[in-house]
Amino acid sequence: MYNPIVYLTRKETFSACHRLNSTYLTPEENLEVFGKCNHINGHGHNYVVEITVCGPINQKTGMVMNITELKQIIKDVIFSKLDHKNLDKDVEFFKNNPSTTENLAIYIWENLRKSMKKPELLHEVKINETEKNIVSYKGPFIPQHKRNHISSCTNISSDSD
Ligand SMILES: Nc1nc2c(c(=O)[nH]1)N=C([C@H](O)[C@H](O)COP(=O)(O)OP(=O)(O)OP(=O)(O)O)CN2
Ligand SMILES: [Zn+2]
Repeated sequence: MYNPIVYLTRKETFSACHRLNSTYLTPEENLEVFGKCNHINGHGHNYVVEITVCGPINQKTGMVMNITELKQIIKDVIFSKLDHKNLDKDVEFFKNNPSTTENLAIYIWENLRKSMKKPELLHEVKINETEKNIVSYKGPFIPQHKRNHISSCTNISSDSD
């Protein structure tokens, strides 16, 4: 039966400060790699995050996922943990992982999945760190044979798993 796959995106903005610094590098190496972004007192961003879920439409509700539920999860994962925070000092994950936008996307992805009733619906976390620097993450690589052949959503694995 015809059951369309639909992508739904929620866009939010939060503010945080950080300093790019790796515990695996010496101070000299950190300065060389991260340059001005390694400045001891850090700097801030207004991060724009786009969360995309993807899946079939529930025929009774007409929704892939209720936006009200998605908003609550984003509030718990992003706003309460990251907004107006110092990423390096306030978020455990960044104590040993440099607070690059790549790592931020992975952090948000993993924590959204933990909070979702149907984590397989999460399709993409896209972050604009600045207007020019954009990172997107679609989860770990899933081999072709483990993907759902009916769906084009990369993270919905097949029933035969
Ligand atoms: N691979 C990555 N490289 C860099 C990241 C990152 O997250 N991943 N982040 C930074 C800095 O945090 C930084 O704040 C970016 O600043 P900047 O390069 O100044 O930002 P713009 O590109 O928007 O500014 P322009 O000066 O106009 O180029 C650095 N690298
Ligand atoms: Zn920065």
